[in-house]
Amino acid sequence: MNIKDTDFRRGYQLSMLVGASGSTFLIVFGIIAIVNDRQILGLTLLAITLLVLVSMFLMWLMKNPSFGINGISIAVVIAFTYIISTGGIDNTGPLWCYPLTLIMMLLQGLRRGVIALFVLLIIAIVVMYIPFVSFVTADYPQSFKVRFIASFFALSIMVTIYEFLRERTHKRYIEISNELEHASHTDMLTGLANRREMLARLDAAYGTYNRHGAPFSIIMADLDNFKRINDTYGHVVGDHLLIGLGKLLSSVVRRQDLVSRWGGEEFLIMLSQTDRRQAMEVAEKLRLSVESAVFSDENKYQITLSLGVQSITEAVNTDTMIRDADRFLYEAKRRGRNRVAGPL
Ligand SMILES: Nc1nc2c(ncn2[C@@H]2O[C@H](COP(=O)(O)OP(=O)(O)OP(=O)(O)O)[C@@H](O)[C@H]2O)c(=O)[nH]1
Repeated sequence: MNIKDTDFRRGYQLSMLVGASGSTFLIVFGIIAIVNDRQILGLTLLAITLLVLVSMFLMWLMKNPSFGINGISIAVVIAFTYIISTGGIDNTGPLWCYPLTLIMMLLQGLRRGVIALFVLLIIAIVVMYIPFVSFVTADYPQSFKVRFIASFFALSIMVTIYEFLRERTHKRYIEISNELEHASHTDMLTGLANRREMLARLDAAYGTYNRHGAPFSIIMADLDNFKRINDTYGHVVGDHLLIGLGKLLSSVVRRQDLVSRWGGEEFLIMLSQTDRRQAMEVAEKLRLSVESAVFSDENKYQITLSLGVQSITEAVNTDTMIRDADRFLYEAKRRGRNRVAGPL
């Protein structure tokens, strides 16, 4: 999961919800104001509604939430400035500044939200305390002004704390979901793809094969006499050998191939764009690399692999291909281990 994608979706949905509910409110209050002979208030509210609707339309048209977020934020600043300058009805207008604070922080997020709330606070101070601002018609008592600025400031701090915690939780949620995503298709011990990931990749390759005829092959590889290594040196050494073997196999195949840990000491390798003959060659190359490799900690260990090969061109589907590769693997074991078996 990508934080940019979730922010994009959040911005889009938030703008739609805030825009739709906000413009419904504004239309109702605008019409009520006009009916009650407050033409200027009514028309101003309807003009702000128009700005909100246009920014939502542009957001939808351009598939860009910034249009919604910034358009509605500008509408909030205009509405905020207008209602505290005029006082609204009987000087009750400033009450609407509280929900606007919340909307601003929701839309802009923490960093830009703090700046936006600071701008709103400055507007409130200028409108209430600088007497020569010409468009200010409201006349608030001194005690109201002090309490309004103080309560607005307190609310801004609460909203900032809320947004800080929300963003932190959101980031953690994205991290955890990415970790889970990664763990769900990775083998914990070797860091290779796990069986689930391999099955998904085989399915995808099979789809491409059916559409474009690009062949692919698999190699089922199994460590020889691994039980003996475990029994002699212990499971920790066995684990280190599995990790080292995974690295070695990955270094031999190409980047577009996939090495997975299929189970215990079994590895399944998918070779894309590879036919039966080429796959047999790769399997032999893997066998030789493992045979000649020396794995070491305090001691030195040498291991061998038995490998079964199958190509999709020789199988009915991916299930039978895996079954065939397994069958060839056991044929290689039966014939004495440290060898490759596959379709001739
Ligand atoms: N250390 C370690 N051992 C594992 C792991 N998974 C499976 N094994 C061991 O792999 C061994 C597999 O034993 P067997 O199935 O008898 O196969 P083998 O001894 O390799 O013999 P062949 O396959 O016939 O050559 C067992 O001892 C398992 O405990 C693992 O994650 N770590």
